[in-house]
Amino acid sequence: MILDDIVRNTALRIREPEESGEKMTPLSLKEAILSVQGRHAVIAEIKFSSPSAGKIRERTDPGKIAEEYQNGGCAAISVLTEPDYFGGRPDDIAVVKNAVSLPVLRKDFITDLRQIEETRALGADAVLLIAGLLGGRTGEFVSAARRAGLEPLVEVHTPAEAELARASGAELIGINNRDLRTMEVIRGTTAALAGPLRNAGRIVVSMSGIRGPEDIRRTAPHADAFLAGTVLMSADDPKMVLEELVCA
Ligand SMILES: O=C(O)c1ccccc1NCC(=O)[C@H](O)[C@H](O)COP(=O)(O)O
Repeated sequence: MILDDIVRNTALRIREPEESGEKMTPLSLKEAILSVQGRHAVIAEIKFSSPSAGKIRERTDPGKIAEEYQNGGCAAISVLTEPDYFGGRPDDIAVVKNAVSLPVLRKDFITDLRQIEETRALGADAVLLIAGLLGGRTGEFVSAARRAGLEPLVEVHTPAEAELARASGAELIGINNRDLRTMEVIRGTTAALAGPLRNAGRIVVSMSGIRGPEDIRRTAPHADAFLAGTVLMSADDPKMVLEELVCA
């Protein structure tokens, strides 16, 4: 019956998109994190410079970096689009989206609701919202992101910010080990803040300061995923370093 043929062909197309020349629709960021089995879920970040590290890497095609990350087994890609301190460009989102079939998180310093619509228009799947910047408006921005079809990842660094994030309704909460005001990295921040968030059913992403597999192993009891940037962007072989983190 023709319907059986259509269903069979569709199943083949979905299972082997490369052969059919079609790209798989990526999982959501939450699904991508939760679907990782037997290894660590790592969000691999593209940033060419930063206030704490200075210039990290010559600006090159972010699509090529994203391909290396995808080949290294990351769960998703984070893209810094801020130009002045991180060497990013908003258009990097589309370049990365065209290069890989992974969820793409837009990282920038969102304080105006128009940036939510901009993030959607750029083609991102998820958007970083920093509780330390948004304060009592965090919940408003979480709702706006969802209305725009974006997954909010709310970043925190203190107990008060963790409570803001929990109350905002965000399912994904990033615990930044870096104090964004002082640049100090305290790797125990994730362990210190994760408990109440995970008890509340939130998915915790440990961010910043990951230098190698040992940092992953030490934090793994407290986090569902990890976000790493400098250790990958400064490596001669980012794919190899990423594989070490994923398999830590
Ligand atoms: O990375 C910085 O120096 C920085 C300074 C001020 C605000 C934000 C900053 N970084 C954004 C991030 O959260 C990190 O890029 C991300 O967590 C990855 O951190 P790392 O692996 O230590 O590069």
